[in-house]
Amino acid sequence: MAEPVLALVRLAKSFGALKVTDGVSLDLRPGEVHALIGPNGAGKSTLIHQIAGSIRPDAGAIHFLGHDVGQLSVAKRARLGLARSFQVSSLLLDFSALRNVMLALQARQGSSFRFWRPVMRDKALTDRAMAMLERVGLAARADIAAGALSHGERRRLEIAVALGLEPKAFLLDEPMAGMGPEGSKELTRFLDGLRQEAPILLVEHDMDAVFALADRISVLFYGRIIASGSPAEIRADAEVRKAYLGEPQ
Ligand SMILES: Nc1ncnc2c1ncn2[C@@H]1O[C@H](COP(=O)(O)OP(=O)(O)OP(=O)(O)O)[C@@H](O)[C@H]1O
Repeated sequence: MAEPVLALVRLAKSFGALKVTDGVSLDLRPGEVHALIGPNGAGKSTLIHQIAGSIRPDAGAIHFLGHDVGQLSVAKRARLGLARSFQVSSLLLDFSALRNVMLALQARQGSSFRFWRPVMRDKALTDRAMAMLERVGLAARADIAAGALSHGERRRLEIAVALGLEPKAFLLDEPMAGMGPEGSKELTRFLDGLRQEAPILLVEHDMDAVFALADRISVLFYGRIIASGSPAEIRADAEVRKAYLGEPQ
């Protein structure tokens, strides 16, 4: 089996007396969508924050592409290719879709950027940014302000921005939130293709999307993984049905 891209090892985090992450171990393998589901307050977002680096775990390890990233800043993890997405606020809503992607690329190029030949520089940057918009199906919307895009288009623009970091893994926290049924279906199709760019750790409440996309599902309940397996295994798991899917036994 291929080496995991991302691996959590016995991660633990408490807020006061509340154990929000209680010895969580899970991994993400190349090419897969691994969904993390669980009822409200189970600790899914807190886990994503720990992987991205915005919350420090109390114990345990986070391995990403062979690095122990547990002590690294959010920015350093992002530079290694850990792309957290769907913080819509990270888009500049007054700027065009194209400009948003160009700014992200520019930020990544940082000081290695050459200031001479500005026209060439802009052309190269524009071409790369357009290529990313094409990859997410937004090339025709390049000149539209991010704030004027539909919900689903904005999510795809977020992905285009993330592609500028040449991600090696995506952390997607509730991408379907606020979408109507049609938008969810369209985004599901899009995410299905996105796994070819990099594997996806998907936190999502929309079970249609989860069962359509996931190769594996892990179920978090009061900070603990109570089950992990294929969609069919999770559907058939008695503990999961009782604890989470709300079905009486
Ligand atoms: N900074 C914090 N300080 C104290 N308690 C917190 C903090 N952040 C989260 N919690 C608590 O930790 C628990 C897990 O929250 P978390 O947001 O990770 O759950 P979740 O599974 O993502 O929920 P949802 O599905 O509703 O988004 C909740 O009881 C929440 O109230």
